[in-house]
Amino acid sequence: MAPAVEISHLSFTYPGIDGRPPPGAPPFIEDVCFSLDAGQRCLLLGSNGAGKTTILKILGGKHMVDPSMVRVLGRSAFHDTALTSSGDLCYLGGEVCWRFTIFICLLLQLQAYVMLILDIDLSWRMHKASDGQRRRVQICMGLLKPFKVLLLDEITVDLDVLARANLLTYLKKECEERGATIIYATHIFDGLDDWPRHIVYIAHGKLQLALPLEKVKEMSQLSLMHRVYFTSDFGAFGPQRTVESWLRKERDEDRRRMKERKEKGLPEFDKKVTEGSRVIGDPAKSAARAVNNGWAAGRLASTVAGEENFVFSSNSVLRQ
Ligand SMILES: Nc1ncnc2c1ncn2[C@@H]1O[C@H](COP(=O)(O)OP(=O)(O)OP(=O)(O)O)[C@@H](O)[C@H]1O
Repeated sequence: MAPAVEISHLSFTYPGIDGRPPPGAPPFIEDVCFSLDAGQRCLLLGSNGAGKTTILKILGGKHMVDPSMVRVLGRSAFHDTALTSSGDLCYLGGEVCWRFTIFICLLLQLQAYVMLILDIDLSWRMHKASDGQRRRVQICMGLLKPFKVLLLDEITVDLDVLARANLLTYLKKECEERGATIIYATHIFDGLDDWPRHIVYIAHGKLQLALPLEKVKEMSQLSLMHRVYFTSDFGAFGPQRTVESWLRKERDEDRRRMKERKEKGLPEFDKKVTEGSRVIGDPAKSAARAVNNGWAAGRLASTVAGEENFVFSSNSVLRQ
């Protein structure tokens, strides 16, 4: 049986204002490969700006890429619009479009079970609902149809502890009982010790690790014994400290690189433009990708590669 989610040598460049990748821009997402079988619960981890949202949006069919690079339920997420319209594939993330969600929710009054889990009160009024209440309604909306693949992009930030715990339990059950597949990008590790079965870690748009949780635990323990890099066991002390150590190592390497560049008299940050060629590796596919590389949602920064500029990742963290 085909995997529920299959990413194969995924490369992606955000397009410039003309809708095409800027000339010479190296891909931001580069050669990412991993796959997940039906029923998997996967945590997608990485620091701010690592590329988690970009990957989830590509998987959710929001950015166009070559169909061979991303398959969801054996189909192209972008080109096969029936995937999302049927509810089989659902991406939940970003800002809450809550006027719409509350309206629809009240209109449909469906999925009483999900509404119960999220404690949604139909007497809530949109001009009075809190951020967390709006978020609950947004999540409920996303779960109205029985999804097969669910992509969650840090949507539990506004939820209180109980709502989050209930939601995680519900999602786990959906995977176990219905064979749904979930990828969950988050920076919050409370209650996640036993939740994921698979871990994917991204840094600077590149895949660092894609392994079953058990393997990550083994690696952590091994490294702990050899006092190398991981500082704790993913299982015994929870994922937070393990992930913290990965991110710390990543940050230290970035700082070291910056220092080296400074010592050599180079600018601290890499210029992203390489002269001449037009984007991505494989020449056979590069023409298709150059045209086929999606659209950029409105951002507060120029998308022209190499511009010294402030850019925001999806969680609006200021970086240069
Ligand atoms: N529409 C866009 N146009 C150009 N560049 C973008 C666009 N969206 C994101 N980026 C770039 O891609 C990088 C990765 O962003 P992304 O939102 O995927 O990161 P993330 O891992 O989800 O971060 P966070 O944890 O902060 O949500 C950002 O640093 C930003 O530079």
